Amino acid sequence: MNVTGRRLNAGAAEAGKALVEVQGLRCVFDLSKPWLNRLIERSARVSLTAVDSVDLTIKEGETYALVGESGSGKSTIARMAVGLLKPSAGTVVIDGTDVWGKKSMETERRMRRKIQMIFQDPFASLNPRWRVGAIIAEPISAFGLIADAKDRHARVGELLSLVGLDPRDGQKFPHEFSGGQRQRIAIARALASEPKFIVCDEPTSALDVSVQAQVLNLLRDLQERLGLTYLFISHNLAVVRHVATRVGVLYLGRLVEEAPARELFSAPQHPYTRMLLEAVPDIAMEGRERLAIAGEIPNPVTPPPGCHFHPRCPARLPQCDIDIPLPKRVGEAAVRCHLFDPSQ
Ligand SMILES: Nc1ncnc2c1ncn2[C@@H]1O[C@H](COP(=O)(O)OP(=O)(O)OP(=O)(O)O)[C@@H](O)[C@H]1O
Repeated sequence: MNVTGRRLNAGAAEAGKALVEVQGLRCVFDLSKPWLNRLIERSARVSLTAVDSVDLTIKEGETYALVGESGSGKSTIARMAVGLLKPSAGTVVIDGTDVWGKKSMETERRMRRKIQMIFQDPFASLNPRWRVGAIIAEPISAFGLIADAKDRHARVGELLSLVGLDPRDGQKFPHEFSGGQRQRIAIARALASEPKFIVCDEPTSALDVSVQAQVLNLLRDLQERLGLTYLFISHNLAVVRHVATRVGVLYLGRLVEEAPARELFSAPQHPYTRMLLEAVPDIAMEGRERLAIAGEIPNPVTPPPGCHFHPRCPARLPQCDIDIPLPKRVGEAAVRCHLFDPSQ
């Protein structure tokens, strides 16, 4: 992303109203065996808290990136945000509509139209037996956007051009395209319902490095042209630095730090954020001591008490293994760490 584009984006985000409001979001998976087995084996119920009390707000025109190691809860939040997975607690409100609240069929349909998702593996998400034109036309018909077949065909051609493909590509099947082109088709299909909010779940991680930048640039251009808002999920911080206006860092289901992207990359506050940045060779750590943090991510079924990160944190305080840190806010940033002093 060029610097000018990024500034425009950030400006739009500052001016924009909140489009997505997530409050107290929680997801607990029940991993227990069936009750009869539990009775015979005298075993207890087992649960896994994949997402724990997550609050976040995404403004119109913003790209909010969720980062964290594998298993931190990124995809689970995305699935709850788009209505694919019911939260155990909490709310997701998108453009004024509660995603999981009771609503009329018409409100539900209008809401679904506004929310789309792009997945990591474009091949798996495209029906191999359908021509590309039919794949892209499907949401247009499903949402009753264009009734006339000729006009729908023209719109499919328009969408293919918008993502940098030839309008005649609609005649082909997904296997006739490269990975990057297939991701463009998936993007065209996502755009077909004229959404406002798109969740991009690792949209470039299955692609060659040379193609990744092209797809990221396409997403950015589409955002500027169509005023889209993105929730961008990635474990790749170099990619996140390229696209995000705001970043949330997840550790074992909890949001441990949240800040405007430039702030987070230039002055990370949480020891876990610093550890993640250290792992990216091209992110400079000038003026900051590199923390030597070792250890594996703990078993999410039995997470450490207090701050989940404390067993891996070299600077931990006595209270870190007892008290759950609450978010401390400074300006547009929030940090959940006992070590963090907002007055400094
Ligand atoms: N359907 C499920 N049933 C039980 N546990 C699940 C289920 N889906 C996810 N989990 C668990 O929830 C936790 C969070 O998973 P999630 O896929 O959201 O993490 P992630 O940060 O997206 O990881 P990755 O980067 O590997 O995709 C993990 O411990 C995972 O094993």
